[in-house]
Amino acid sequence: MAGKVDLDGNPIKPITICMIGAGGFIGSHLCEKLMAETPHKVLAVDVCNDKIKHLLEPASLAWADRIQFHRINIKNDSRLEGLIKMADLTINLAAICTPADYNTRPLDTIYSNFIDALPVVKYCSENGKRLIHFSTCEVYGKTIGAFLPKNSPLRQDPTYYVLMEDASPCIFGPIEKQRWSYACAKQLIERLIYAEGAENGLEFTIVRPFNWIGPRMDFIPGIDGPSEGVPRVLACFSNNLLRREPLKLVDGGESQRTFIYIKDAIEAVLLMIENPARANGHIFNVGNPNNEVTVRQLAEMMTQVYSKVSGESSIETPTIDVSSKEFYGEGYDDSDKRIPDMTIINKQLGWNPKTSLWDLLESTLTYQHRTYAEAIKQAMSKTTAN
Ligand SMILES: NC(=O)c1ccc[n+]([C@@H]2O[C@H](COP(=O)([O-])OP(=O)(O)OC[C@H]3O[C@@H](n4cnc5c(N)ncnc54)[C@H](O)[C@@H]3O)[C@@H](O)[C@H]2O)c1
Ligand SMILES: O=c1ccn([C@@H]2O[C@H](COP(=O)(O)OP(=O)(O)O[C@H]3OC[C@@H](O)[C@H](O)[C@H]3O)[C@@H](O)[C@H]2O)c(=O)[nH]1
Repeated sequence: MAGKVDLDGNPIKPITICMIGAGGFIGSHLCEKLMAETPHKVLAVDVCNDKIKHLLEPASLAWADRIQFHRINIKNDSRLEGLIKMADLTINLAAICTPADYNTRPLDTIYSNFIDALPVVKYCSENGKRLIHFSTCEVYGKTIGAFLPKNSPLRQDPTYYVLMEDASPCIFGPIEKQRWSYACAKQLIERLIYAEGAENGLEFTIVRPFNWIGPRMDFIPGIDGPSEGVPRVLACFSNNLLRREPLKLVDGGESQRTFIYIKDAIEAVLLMIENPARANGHIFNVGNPNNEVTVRQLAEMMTQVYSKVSGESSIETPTIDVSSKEFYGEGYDDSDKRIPDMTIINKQLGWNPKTSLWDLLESTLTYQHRTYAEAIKQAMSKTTAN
């Protein structure tokens, strides 16, 4: 660790980071990286710490004096400003960010992604502290290409679908499609942060993650989360595979996504943390444009990979189609395609993703099998006995 330099050859000084939402999927991987590979201190803020317990206990851990957990709900806790003042940098990850909530709990979604983030921006701005704020690729909404006729050759032209931070428009559906409550709240907080930078000199970086996936993402319904809960697609499909039931393809699984391995993405965040001069004032897409699949192809690949890592053959009907209304309820809508343009992050931070979709699914599904297969077996045998 000693003598580590930034991208411009300057020594990296140890800093204190106030990480809000540190107990979540991304937060847990970022804390792990910061503890194992850097000298920085983390004030970890969250309402729960299950996913970072292994970093907090026992007290004999090598980094024990560099991480502190603060159980705080940022909606209503006056300790937040003090923690932001103690830190050099604040990273805000806290959010409701599962699509099943956007149309069924739109008020909670808007409050979480806009109103609750406001004091964080304000405290950073007033106290002259740097902010890295987590937004989303959903701010792009739908592609321009989605509005072209189905057989238009222009649909194959990247101008109509590649998503660029400084050029692409944000295209959402009508208000009654409440799916867009999340994207719209994220867009407005981005605009507010950008304006704080322009008018009051706030030093900020905005991150737009494109479907980061890996171990510890969300929960497996009925095991470490509510039985009726609907997590994001990786956990939904993992749950189906573990229970040997068909994977559900919403509206035929035609939507396209690019998936990136969480460990590749965390490398990009660390570069932002340690290279403020290159990261401040920028909005960064963080994704893997080479890992594009339709949701149907994702389901097929996960089925194949799971068979390999579990040693179990796949079931006779591996997928079934369901309507979005049946799966998510009224007001759902979808992004058609998400390819990140990588020019800005490449130029500023020299970062590129490395891991192929097959490889990242292999390590992630190995983790899912090891972590959950036994618990699912027990839960299922209990249900059959009753
Ligand atoms: N994972 C992805 O691919 C992805 C994609 C786009 C955007 N993002 C954004 O990245 C951020 C982190 O996402 P994640 O995947 O780690 O989600 P996550 O749900 O695993 O983590 C969010 C964490 O924030 C905490 N939190 C929420 N509200 C809080 C509050 N009021 N007070 C304190 N803690 C609170 C939650 O308890 C949770 O631990 C979010 O802002 C999300 O919108 C993630
Ligand atoms: O069981 C399932 C779950 C999901 N899906 C589909 O799979 C696709 C991906 O779904 P995800 O749950 O991962 O969520 P999305 O990619 O739509 O949005 C995510 O993107 C970026 C972040 O801001 C959020 O974490 C989330 O909004 C969608 O088209 C969805 O309809 C299924 O077909 N079956």
